[in-house]
Amino acid sequence: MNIFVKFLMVIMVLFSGCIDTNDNSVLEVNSEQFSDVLYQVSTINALMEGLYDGFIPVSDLLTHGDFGIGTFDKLDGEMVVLDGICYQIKADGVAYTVENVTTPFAVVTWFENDETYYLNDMNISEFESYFESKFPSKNMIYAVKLTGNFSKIKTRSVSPQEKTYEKLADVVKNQSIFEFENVSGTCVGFWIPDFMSGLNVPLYHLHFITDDRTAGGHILDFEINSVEASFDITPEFYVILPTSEEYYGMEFSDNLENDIKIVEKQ
Ligand SMILES: CC(=O)[C@@H](C)O
Repeated sequence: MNIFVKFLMVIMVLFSGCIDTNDNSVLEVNSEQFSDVLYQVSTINALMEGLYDGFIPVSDLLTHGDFGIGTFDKLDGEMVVLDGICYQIKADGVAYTVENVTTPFAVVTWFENDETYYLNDMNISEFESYFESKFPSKNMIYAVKLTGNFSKIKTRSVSPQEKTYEKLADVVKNQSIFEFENVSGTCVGFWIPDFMSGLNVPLYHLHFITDDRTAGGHILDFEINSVEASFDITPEFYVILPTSEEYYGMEFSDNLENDIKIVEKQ
């Protein structure tokens, strides 16, 4: 083997030795930093207008996250996804585990604690402003989880609707209300920046399920006794829009932002 070839081989060995092709620390940091995707089915404005026909199976939804909220085909109850299990809290107030149903609107992610706070003796308004003050930015999406004991929680659920569907602001006028006292469980949901209004519910949108996974609903009010509150910074957003004729032809109303406030807190 001539001297030149040997020289090239030595150079190649030396050069390859200083690049650790297994060094994927940069990729790890990037993938770790941006592994959080908010996966969303449809939009809140479409739901507000009465687009209640499910089109994504819950079994598919659960491949995109282990944590989240939503509703079900025909608006049949409130959804909580926690630890990879989907619960349907129906208008009878009972939580059922489900997979072989579809959803018209849902929001899930793989929940990873970024920051955790231990909170005592707070009402919902005090919690909302305190927790917002801990967010690194108001321009970001956060998954929000509260686990612990609540002196009071007020939730709602809704009954399955028949066509011609009423708008959500009208449906909730007949919602079922559930009042819990001294209850332990988990609040599951999100904090969405204002500029995403229309796509999703701006600011907080939280659902609840009891520790024994038998009851819960869409949170209207609560008083914290003692909880562990965590948020997950979620910088990526993926939405799958309906392809139905109803959605294609939908003309969205102008006053939906006000209606969303009514629906979320009524
Ligand atoms: C998706 C929701 O939270 C409504 C149905 O309460």
